[in-house]
Amino acid sequence: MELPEGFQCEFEGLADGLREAPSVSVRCNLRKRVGVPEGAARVPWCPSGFYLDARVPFTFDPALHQGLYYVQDASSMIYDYIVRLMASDGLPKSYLDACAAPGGKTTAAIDALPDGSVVVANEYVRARAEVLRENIVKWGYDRVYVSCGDTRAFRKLKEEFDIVAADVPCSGEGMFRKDPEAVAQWTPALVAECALRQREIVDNLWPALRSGGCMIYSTCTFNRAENEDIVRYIMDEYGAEPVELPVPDEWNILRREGCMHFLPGRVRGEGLTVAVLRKPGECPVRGEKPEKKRQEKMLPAIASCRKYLGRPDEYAWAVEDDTVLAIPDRRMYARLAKVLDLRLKGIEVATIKGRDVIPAQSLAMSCALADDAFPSYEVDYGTAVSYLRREAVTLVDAPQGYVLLTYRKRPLGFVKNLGRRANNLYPQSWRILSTHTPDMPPEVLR
Ligand SMILES: C[S@@+](CC[C@H](N)C(=O)[O-])C[C@H]1O[C@@H](n2cnc3c(N)ncnc32)[C@H](O)[C@@H]1O
Repeated sequence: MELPEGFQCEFEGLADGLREAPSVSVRCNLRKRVGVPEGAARVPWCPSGFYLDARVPFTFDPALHQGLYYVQDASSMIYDYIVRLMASDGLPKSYLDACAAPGGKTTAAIDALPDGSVVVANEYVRARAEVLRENIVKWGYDRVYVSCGDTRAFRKLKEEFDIVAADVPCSGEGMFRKDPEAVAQWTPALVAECALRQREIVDNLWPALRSGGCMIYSTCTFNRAENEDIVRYIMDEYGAEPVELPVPDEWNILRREGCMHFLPGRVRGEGLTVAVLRKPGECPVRGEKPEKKRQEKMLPAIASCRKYLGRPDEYAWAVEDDTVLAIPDRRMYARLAKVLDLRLKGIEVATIKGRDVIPAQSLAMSCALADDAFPSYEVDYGTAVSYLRREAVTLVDAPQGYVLLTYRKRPLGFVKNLGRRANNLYPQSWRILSTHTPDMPPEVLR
């Protein structure tokens, strides 16, 4: 790989590291109680992350579509470590990931946050917000909002979040060895342009961070202008205090002026730079009155859907655009709905079509789905892949009506069983497009 003209390696050995082959790693879904396979080489800073010997055709692994693991570069898994440290008091947190698509760092944070935490995952680019939504739904945590829009909107959500993650768009030097486009697009002018945008994003997000709370700032680039200089800017402009995290020497992470650098060649992962900054002041005691139990309009569709969730009283229930929603944290929802374009509000439980209440894929994927809410039917590998392609499936000796298909005893999605055939309810836009089916599943989790 040729490095771009004008690119200066600021770190010894980095140019050689960028010529090495990238590693392949995945992170297990802890909220779905998935463990790392025995004998796998673990990512040092993330107990649920492990390395694979080579890339596999992940698309053909039902476990990926069931949200049981996420394919993620090992360096990015440091979010698990950072968020875990910040949430070590065990109290639920409000967490904003402002540049979230496709969702790798959001899903890592979700697993590291205490139960009851509320997460807002925002993405600026529309098409990417759809992918983010899909990945968040598959991950199955019930207390996530997905929004799409400019970070300016967060200026209006003053002091709302305990933790704000800004994994900002950058010049992508850390992607050079994985993505030839990153090499082709890199210029010194791009670095300057990104640095300006990064300041703007930080300016937009800082008001939304609660006093005493922390911002995680990260880029997948190495240069000072987009890292140390931005960290210095946040300290000078907002009086932020850099937080030095305890990091064992053997992780080989390089520290420089408030930033932690993951450098290919030194660590087994891609290029990433990350800093944590604390907003001065104490967290104000929230003067909130305890949430009053409101009398919700108990529409028949809501009444029939409540039993699908293990703890239905934890949500505000609503019907919007014929979708039955179980919305987490009513107070937060009221604030978010005023300023954000929300694409996901907790769990989409079902859609109403005439007199039919059709269970949604978001319900199938949710960790909050009640056991025995639906009759289930175990399918083999070939049928699971057909289902994920949205082909018709045939069930033998299954009850008529809505049935939850499972693969290896984990939810895959719903069908409506009509007897001779079953209507496939898998979302059209999520379907696997390839017509090829390997004989065997790629065994990532075994
Ligand atoms: C580094 S990527 C985020 C990766 C993500 N956090 C993950 O780990 O999966 C940065 C994201 O910022 C988005 N973005 C682009 N322009 C932006 C802007 N002006 N403001 C905020 N985000 C922007 C990009 O579309 C991209 O999804």
